[in-house]
Amino acid sequence: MSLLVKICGLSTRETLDVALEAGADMVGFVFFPPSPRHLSLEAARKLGSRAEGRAVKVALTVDADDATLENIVETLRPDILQLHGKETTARLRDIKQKLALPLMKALPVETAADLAALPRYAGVADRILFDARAPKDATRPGGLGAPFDWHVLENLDLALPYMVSGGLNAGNVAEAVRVTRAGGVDVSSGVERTPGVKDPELIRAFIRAARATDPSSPLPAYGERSTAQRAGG
Ligand SMILES: O=C(O)c1ccccc1NCC(=O)[C@H](O)[C@H](O)COP(=O)(O)O
Repeated sequence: MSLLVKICGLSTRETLDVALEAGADMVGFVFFPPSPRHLSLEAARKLGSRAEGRAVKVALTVDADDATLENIVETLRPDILQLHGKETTARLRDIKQKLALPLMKALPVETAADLAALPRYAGVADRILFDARAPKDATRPGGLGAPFDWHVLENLDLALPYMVSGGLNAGNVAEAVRVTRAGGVDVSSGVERTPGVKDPELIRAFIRAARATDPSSPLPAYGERSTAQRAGG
C-alpha cells in the first residue's frame, strides 16, 4: 500500500489548496489554543468544506472534553480524530462510543521504553502516530520540529497502521521511512518558514520527497483508496 502523507497544522485556504493539489492524503487541523496553528471553529468550518472529499480530514486535539470534540466534529466534519494528549485507553473507548470516528493516538517517543504504552493503545486506536516526545518545558505536546531516534522503531512489529512524525522535512523523510517502515508520514514545522506559517514550496517539496520513497505510487496516493479506508487504515 502506498505511503500516506499528512500535512498538519494547515490554517489558510491558500496553503490547504497547495497541500491538496500537491496530493496530500491527509490534512491536519489543530484545535489547541497555545499552538500557532490553532484554528477557530469558524475557520475550521470553511477549511473543512474546502477539503471535503479531497483528502482525509484530521482533527487534532489535546485532552479535549466532550463538548469541544462535539463542536469540532460538527464544524470540521473530520474523518479521523488525532488525540495528542494524555488520553487513556478508557477515554479512547469513550470517544469512540460517543462520536463513532476512527482514532489516531499519538504516542510520544524518546527511547524504546516509550513503546511500553503501545500494546494497550493498539487494542483500541485505529492508527498510531509516533511523534517526538516534547521537552518538559514545551508549550505544546507536538509540532515542535524535533525528530526522535527512528531506530527505536526499526524492529517494530505492529499490525495496526502507524505513521511517524517529529522534525520531518523533505531532506530526511526518506530515511525516516526506510528506518521505521512507517506506512505514513506527518509534518508540520518542516513545511513552514516560521511557526504556524506554511510555505507552499516546502509543502510541495515534502510531498515530492515522500512520494519518491515509494516508487510503486508515483502519483498522489489519495485517489487509490476511499477516505474512510485512509482514515481507518
Ligand atoms: O502542531 C501543533 O502545533 C501541535 C500542537 C499540539 C499538539 C500537537 C501538535 N502537532 C501534532 C502533529 O501532528 C505534528 O504534525 C507533529 O507533532 C509533527 O510536528 P513537526 O515536528 O512540527 O513536524
